[in-house]
Amino acid sequence: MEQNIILSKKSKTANGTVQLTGSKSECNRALVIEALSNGKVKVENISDAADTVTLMEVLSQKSKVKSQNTDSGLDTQDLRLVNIGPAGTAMRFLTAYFTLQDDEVILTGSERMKQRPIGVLVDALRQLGAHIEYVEKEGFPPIKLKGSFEQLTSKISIKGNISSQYITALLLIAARLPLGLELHIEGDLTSRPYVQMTLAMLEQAKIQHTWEGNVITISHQEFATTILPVEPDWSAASYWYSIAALADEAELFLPGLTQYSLQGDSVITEIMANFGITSQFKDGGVHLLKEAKPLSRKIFDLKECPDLAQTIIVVCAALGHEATFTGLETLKIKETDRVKALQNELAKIGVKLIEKGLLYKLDCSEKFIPERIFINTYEDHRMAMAFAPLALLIPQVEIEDAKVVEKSYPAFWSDLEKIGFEVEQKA
Ligand SMILES: O=C(O)C1=C[C@@H](OP(=O)(O)O)[C@@H](O)[C@H](O)C1
Ligand SMILES: C=C(OP(=O)(O)O)C(=O)O
Repeated sequence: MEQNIILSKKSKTANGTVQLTGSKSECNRALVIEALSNGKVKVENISDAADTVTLMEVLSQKSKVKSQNTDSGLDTQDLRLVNIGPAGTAMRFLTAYFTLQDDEVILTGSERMKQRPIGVLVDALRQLGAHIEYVEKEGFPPIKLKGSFEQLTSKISIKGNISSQYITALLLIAARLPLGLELHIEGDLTSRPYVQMTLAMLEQAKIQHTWEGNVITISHQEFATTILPVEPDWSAASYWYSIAALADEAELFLPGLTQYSLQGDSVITEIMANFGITSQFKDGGVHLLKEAKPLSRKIFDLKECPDLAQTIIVVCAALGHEATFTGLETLKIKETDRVKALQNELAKIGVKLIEKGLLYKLDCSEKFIPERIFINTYEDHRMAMAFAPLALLIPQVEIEDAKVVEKSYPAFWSDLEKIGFEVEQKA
């Protein structure tokens, strides 16, 4: 049953230490690399994110099925039904991963997952020689992967502007492809830092690549024995930056975060500097300090950090800062149509997010601060977490379906409590 949460905060200050769980993005890559490495790679600091737990279970069941078959001398192939729920990266990474496995698999997910496109990745894998069929709607999960892969070519092309996750999925399996991979990215590349993260993590496992122009090449190679450490999640950290931005005073410490992160969302330090939040890297983490500062930056391009969009747009709206945003094209195919969800919820404080082609402009001319607000979350963890900091301005904030945060940050509500928010489960 869905349970809502009611938030309030007596003082307008935010002080304390918050230990964030591991990055969902880093951890999901690390787990796939581990699974492909024949025991050579180990992951350290596994994330509590539900999406990661799901992926880990699927990958470990996989090896169980294989060893059971070997033990019993069976050579029959099981048809596995794998349901990854709402986990987008798991869906995309496993599509590529199962291409290299022998058994037949039906890969499916939540109702929303069945509306999130996968055709670009399936086409690319088919170019390589994969046998994949759509079970329901052409271009969307569920899909059936038929195993018995024989590589036809190493050279394929893929559109870069829909989701970088398709590219990551291919790069993760590239070194295990008998002929390697020469991937031509057509057109614009969205979410570029996530591709860079993938290549950097592969490099940590000694998989070399070249990236020249729009072509990334990885030859057939062996993984080296190594440990892949997972840094805390910078996307999760962004909600603490937004709390600092909306508080009158803030002094927060987030242990384990580093200045030179593989996560593109660490750019939140630069973005939030515009809102008077300084980030000091010392004592093995980052200290957030708040100082009064007039807001000046008016344009934010979020193409390289789409998961920060809700955080930043809600903070601007709450502060009445009429900024313009670009790079939001991919938001419509994430956990929900995030543009529509933002428009609906911001309307509850009188703010409009106006779409003008590729530009989105905030109109705060009719902004108001109500006594209480109810936030719909659309099965999107980031809607819940981006709007929760409003409890610093609005006396009572009710958030629909509290458990939605589990996707990436299960301890979010208890961490808010530690920092002095009153968090009440609504019966
Ligand atoms: O590779 C990843 O770990 C991710 C890539 C991004 O997706 P897109 O490339 O679809 O923008 C991001 O939004 C998602 O949360 C995680
Ligand atoms: C878009 C996200 O995740 P995914 O695509 O992996 O479902 C997210 O975490 O914001």
